[in-house]
Amino acid sequence: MQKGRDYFIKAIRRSFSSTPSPISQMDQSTRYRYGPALKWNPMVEEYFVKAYGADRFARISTALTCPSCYSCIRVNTLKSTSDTVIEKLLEIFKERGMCNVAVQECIGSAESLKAIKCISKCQYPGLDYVVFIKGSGPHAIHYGDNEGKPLKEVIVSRKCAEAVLRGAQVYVPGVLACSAHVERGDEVAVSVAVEQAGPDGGWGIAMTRGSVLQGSQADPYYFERDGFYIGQATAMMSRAEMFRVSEGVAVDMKERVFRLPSFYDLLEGEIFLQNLPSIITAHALDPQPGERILDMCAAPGGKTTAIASLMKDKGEVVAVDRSHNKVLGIQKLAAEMGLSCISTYKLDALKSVCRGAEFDSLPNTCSVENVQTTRATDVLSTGIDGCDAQLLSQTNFIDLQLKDGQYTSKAELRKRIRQLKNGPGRNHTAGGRVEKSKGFSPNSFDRVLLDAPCSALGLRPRLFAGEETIDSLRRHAKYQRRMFDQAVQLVRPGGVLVYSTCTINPGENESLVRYALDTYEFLSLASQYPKVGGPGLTGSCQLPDGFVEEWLKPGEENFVQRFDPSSDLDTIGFFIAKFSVGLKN
Ligand SMILES: C[S@@+](CC[C@H](N)C(=O)[O-])C[C@H]1O[C@@H](n2cnc3c(N)ncnc32)[C@H](O)[C@@H]1O
Repeated sequence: MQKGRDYFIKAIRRSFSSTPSPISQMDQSTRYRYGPALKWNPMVEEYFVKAYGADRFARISTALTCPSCYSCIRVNTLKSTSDTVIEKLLEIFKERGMCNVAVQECIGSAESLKAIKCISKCQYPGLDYVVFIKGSGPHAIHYGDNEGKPLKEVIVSRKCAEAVLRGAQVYVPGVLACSAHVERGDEVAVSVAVEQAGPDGGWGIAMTRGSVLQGSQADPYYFERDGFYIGQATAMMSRAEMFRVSEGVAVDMKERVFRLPSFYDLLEGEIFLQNLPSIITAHALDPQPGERILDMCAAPGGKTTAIASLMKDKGEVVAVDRSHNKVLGIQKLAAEMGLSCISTYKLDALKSVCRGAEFDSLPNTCSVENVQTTRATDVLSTGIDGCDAQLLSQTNFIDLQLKDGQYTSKAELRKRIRQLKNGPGRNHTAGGRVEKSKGFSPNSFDRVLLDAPCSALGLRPRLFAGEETIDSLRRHAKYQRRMFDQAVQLVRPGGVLVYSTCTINPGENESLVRYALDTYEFLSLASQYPKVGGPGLTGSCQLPDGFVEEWLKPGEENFVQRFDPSSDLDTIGFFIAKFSVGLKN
């Protein structure tokens, strides 16, 4: 494994060491810029170019590399109101001196109207629990010239950079490389290492964590980082510390290419940072207090908690996910938001339907009837379960017996140990109980949300897209159909099924709707999606005329597009379809 990696690193180095240096003459201001070009798998690129046309796809591709120019938060209406949240946010931004945020410019302003423009409630009726915080960018950053010497630099991982572009800080695990002699308080230019094509045709980061940067062309990713500078920061620790400690802010972003506020640790439980289309999805499901709702692929629980809030925490929201840890995450989020109508289960959504005899013969069947539910509010009092510190010193993990008498696999154990090591951060849970479900009776839900696993190609910012292949896109589409087959059986006649997916790929969204219409009968269908009109993976997927009905006022433009002022594109890239289920055969 290590040998293969070394070969990979050497091959990449070799391929660049002989490259003449076009950048050596380059002016510093053009060297440290943001203007990334998204890398695609060539066949996927060709497919999208056919679907959208070359120009339009180029614009989509560029727009994907930028965050939207606002942050969107959902106010937990059980705990607060939009007005209170707006007031509190203005106060916090002022206190924390978040002067690199567009909002800060407004706070100092005598015109309160200007501030209102920067933090505002969604004006659409029924969505006033959504608050927008305006950001800005892209900004040109002056990195300084360090008196003729090379600038000190830090390279971060792509995932880290994508979060930073949306307002996050750079935490220790995100740092990949750093200049020599960086001390706390030093100014550093922050750039991103994105995956590169390796000699075997795969993609990878050919860089060892902890690499020393010299500020020369021999630095790892010197050429590849051109156009990938995301801002200037102050080091919060020395270089040595960055690679020694396991947590903390490594560098504090002072000047960002995109200025959006960080919501880390802010008004926890009172607000939830969530993309607008996700909020709209819960809104489209239109859950009513007292109903029984299923959220089929629920983690991390953003839509689950939105649904529970819309129901005023009355009724039952059943949230399932196939990942144990992710289910714990949903419980934690629900508890944080004070929602008690959410029950969580670990379940493979492809096995969601449990029928009569089969159902009765299963001793541990989890259903509404006989499940020992794990209510979200229980989890706050649950400690680390089935795993104690002794496990960390074990070297032979095979068939290791846990305290609770269950055996665990090596992989599961490693996962738990990793969890212990990383600590219970916002995205980590401290362990807890998760009930397994064996499925649910047909027709047993008033509404079902299928937020299907997808390519996520609609999500931005995105700095790399090369991992998707035509085959992987096809697999998503097939997988989604199988899930839809399950979902549709669980909705009671007269109930509602909402399917949502975050993609620009018509082969995932339009073709699913085509499949659904060809296979099942529905009373009506409302959809909110970008009409691309191109060939899907399974052929053209235009919906029949008259069948698509917007649930907004007829003729109104695409909802998501309307709330995406940073872009003139209608295709980045969320799709929602709402099916009213009729009487079943
Ligand atoms: C698009 S995310 C869902 C996001 C979530 N609905 C929200 O709004 O917070 C897809 C989720 O589906 C889960 N998933 C993937 N395949 C699954 C399966 N076969 N059964 C259950 N969950 C699955 C993944 O673990 C992932 O958490």
